Amino acid sequence: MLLHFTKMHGLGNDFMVVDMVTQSVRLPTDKIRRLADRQFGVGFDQLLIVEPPTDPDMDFRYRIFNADGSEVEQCGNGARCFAKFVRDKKLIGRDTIHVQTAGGNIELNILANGEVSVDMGVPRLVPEDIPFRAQEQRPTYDLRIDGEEYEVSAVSMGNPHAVLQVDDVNRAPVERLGSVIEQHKRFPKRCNVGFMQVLDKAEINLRVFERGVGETLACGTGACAAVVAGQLQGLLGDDVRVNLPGGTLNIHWPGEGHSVIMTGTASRVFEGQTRL
Ligand SMILES: N[C@@H](CCC[C@H](N)C(=O)O)C(=O)O
Repeated sequence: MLLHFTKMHGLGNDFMVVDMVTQSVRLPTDKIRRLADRQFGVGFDQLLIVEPPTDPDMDFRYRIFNADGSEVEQCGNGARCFAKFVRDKKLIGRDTIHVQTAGGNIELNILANGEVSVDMGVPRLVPEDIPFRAQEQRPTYDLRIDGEEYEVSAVSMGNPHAVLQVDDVNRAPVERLGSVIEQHKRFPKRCNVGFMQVLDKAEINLRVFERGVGETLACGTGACAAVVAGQLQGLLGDDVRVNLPGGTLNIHWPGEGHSVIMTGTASRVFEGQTRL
């Protein structure tokens, strides 16, 4: 059968978006992996599925699969693309969209300039909610790797993140350390790993090694997690520009107990169809 899809990206974090409101297909893990392959398939960091909601208060259900086929709880860049997708496909007529995800409900707002602002919900900082193995909640934790201690923050934006501060993102060991921390036993569901360089209270540079993918050009939840981690350490203010390899996101967080608001672009690349 033919599967219709849209290729999209948020700052170079790229997606295959599939409308499962108007078509119905089964996509088992091995098929997702094959579609994700950049040589033999369509190629993407994440597959995004648009489904009817199971919660009557929500407009859609948004499901997310990493390139390795694992289903995950949240995707920030994907959420902005999701908003543009359902609007462009006329699956909804409103600019404010309520979406159910495995990581919690989120609100998407399409702005007059075409950018999308997402209420990503309240970050979870209690270790067992992340999940992260620790006795008590702290702004940073010492993580032991190959006999060395690394200071990391642990934050859930629906999905788990570790954030490390570095002097220069261009020289950070993103691949080497990212792949080890992603699998660290203190993160029982694995994690995304952010390397954050603080420029001043309102601007950071960030690279993210994503769980189930590897380093991507941008990670929306990673940007939110980095700002939360930086603010909890007193390094950042409420509004922060986050420069990622693929572009810039604006993150607003008024502090503990409040939602994180992420604003940025969403781009359509092409429409496609593939035989399954
Ligand atoms: N690219 C994303 C995050 C996608 C999920 C992540 N790899 C995970 O496993 O949690 C974003 O923009 O947030």
